[in-house]
Amino acid sequence: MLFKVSMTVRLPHDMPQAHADELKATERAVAQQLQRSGKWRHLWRVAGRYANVSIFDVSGADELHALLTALPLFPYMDVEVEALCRHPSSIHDDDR
Ligand SMILES: O=C(O)CC1=CCC(=O)O1
Repeated sequence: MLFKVSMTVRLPHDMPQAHADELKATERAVAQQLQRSGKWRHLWRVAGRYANVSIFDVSGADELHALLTALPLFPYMDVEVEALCRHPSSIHDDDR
């Protein structure tokens, strides 16, 4: 199943820079591993915001929930999830 996930990161202003840097580095490693696995299909920065829009390809909502809640930045993110289904006009085979 495909899901569109919008994540907005809100790090506390008083978080020590070293801790923020460590969280971001770990987040990057986890995100890149999930992209290599094919589960995190797209990762786009929202221009001008500390936010991203992503497409996940997972077995269902339970797997997506497990992946998202395991992200190092999860405690500091607002997350919105939308389930996607095939558009009847799409010419692509890989969007289901
Ligand atoms: O910077 C972000 O949008 C948060 C994030 C998600 C995956 C990643 O590497 O950073």
